[in-house]
Amino acid sequence: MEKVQGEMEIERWERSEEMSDAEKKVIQETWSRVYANCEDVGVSILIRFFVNFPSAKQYFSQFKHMEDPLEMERSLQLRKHARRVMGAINSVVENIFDPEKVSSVLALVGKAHAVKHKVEPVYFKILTGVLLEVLEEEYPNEFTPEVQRAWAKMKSLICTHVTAAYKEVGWVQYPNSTMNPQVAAAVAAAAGAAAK
Ligand code: HEM
Repeated sequence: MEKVQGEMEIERWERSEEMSDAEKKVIQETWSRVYANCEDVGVSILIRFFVNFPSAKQYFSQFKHMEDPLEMERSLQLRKHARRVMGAINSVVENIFDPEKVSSVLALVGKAHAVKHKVEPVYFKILTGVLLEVLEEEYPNEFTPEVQRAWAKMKSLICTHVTAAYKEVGWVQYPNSTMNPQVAAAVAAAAGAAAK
């Protein structure tokens, strides 16, 4: 049977490349610089995410109708999620040499977003893409091509584990025809960004 777009997306995420020990060290070193500025960086990432992919706001009761980035910046719900995203990534980075711990942190995140928040998993791919984009811009000296390659693997690792958790709880990937049009548009935009 022909595969639908969503299934192909998931398969691509699953082919995450192994990270070498040297790359894991690179991730820990660069992240320590970023995490020193955790609040500001986290808020910048989320604002860029919600401005460029407004349909992602649908899951957040308190700012789903906000359009002004300055107003978003003041939203307590946005700031709280920024802290949580950065905190969860920090746990992954701290435990990067312990694959079981990495799996359990990301499985918890994935399951909560599937079951409790009902977030379409494609948004994880989009958000981690925005994360890399912002880090490369904010830390141009640190994010050399070699560092960027290590972070691309980190993005893939996050998406692979989150997707696996979605599968485990029986998340159904809708074919495009029945997909919420906002989500279908986000999928198309993400596919365009990935092809660049
Ligand atoms: C790497 C990506 C992400 C990480 C690490 C992350 C982490 C978290 C954590 C730790 C929580 C709190 C725990 C919980 O409620 O179970 C949370 C809550 C939440 N997340 Fe995420 N998240 C990520 C991506 C996303 C995305 C892409 C969306 C939607 C587009 C989203 C929507 C939400 C919502 C709606 C909540 C509840 C907010 C609230 O109660 O105020 N998250 N996230």
